[in-house]
Amino acid sequence: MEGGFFILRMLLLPLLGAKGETSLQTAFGFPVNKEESLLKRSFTERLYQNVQPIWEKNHNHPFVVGLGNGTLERDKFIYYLKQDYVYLVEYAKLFAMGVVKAGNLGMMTRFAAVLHESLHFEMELHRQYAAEFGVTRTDLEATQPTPINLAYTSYMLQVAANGSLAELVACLLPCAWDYWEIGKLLKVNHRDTLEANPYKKWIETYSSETFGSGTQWLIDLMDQLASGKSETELAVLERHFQIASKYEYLFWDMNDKKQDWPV
Ligand SMILES: Cc1ncc(C[n+]2csc(CCO)c2C)c(N)n1
Repeated sequence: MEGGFFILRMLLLPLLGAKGETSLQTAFGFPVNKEESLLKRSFTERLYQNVQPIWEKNHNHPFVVGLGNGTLERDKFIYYLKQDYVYLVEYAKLFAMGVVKAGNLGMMTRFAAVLHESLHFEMELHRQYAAEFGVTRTDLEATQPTPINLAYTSYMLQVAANGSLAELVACLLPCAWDYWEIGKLLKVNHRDTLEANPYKKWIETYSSETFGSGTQWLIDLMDQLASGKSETELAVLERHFQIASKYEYLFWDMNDKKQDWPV
């Protein structure tokens, strides 16, 4: 059922847009020019469509493929767990900066909620896997970030410190959104072998409702913050979105190769 819907959504995507909604519903719901409403894409639909070459590369990366079919070597996963743990510590600060930069109390409350989710739900997954794979919490927390890890988080934190709230959201969105895409893709494509997959919990977490609703909120927030901006300003936001998406690729690749500082 879910798989059928997924395939249908993929086929209709060019017409309906990234979230598989709105254009037709808008034409349906409001007496507007149908052609105009079909042509009008939300900003996140534009981001989604233009980023596909990068995300496809992410989805086909051997590390991601190995998570899906369960063949990823244990030592590579442990390397990833440790790097990702310290990545998440830095990433959580972006949500905290969202709390500070939020335009109203509702937005502030949601940023605090996703911050809480990240610290207690997502990082808990890493702590559980670490315990299962014999990595202590001290080891996790003492991990030194690799050059790519440091570059990725430094980029986002620099934008968060110096840019607008819209820029901050454009930077942090690919991370949540592409993981959600990956979680759902792996779950659908490996439905039959999931039970025996050692990375099942990882797949279940990132395809979960909890995770999806937080990500959907960020997507909607991006549209809200982009509304009324000039093309020049939108291009800046899209550049952050694309750079963060490319860092996602580098992050998979770094863990797959267990890349680190030369000395
Ligand atoms: C390199 C890297 N990129 C993305 C994520 C996924 N992620 C990080 S924060 C967040 C949202 C709230 O928890 C999500 C989905 C990750 N773990 N590691």
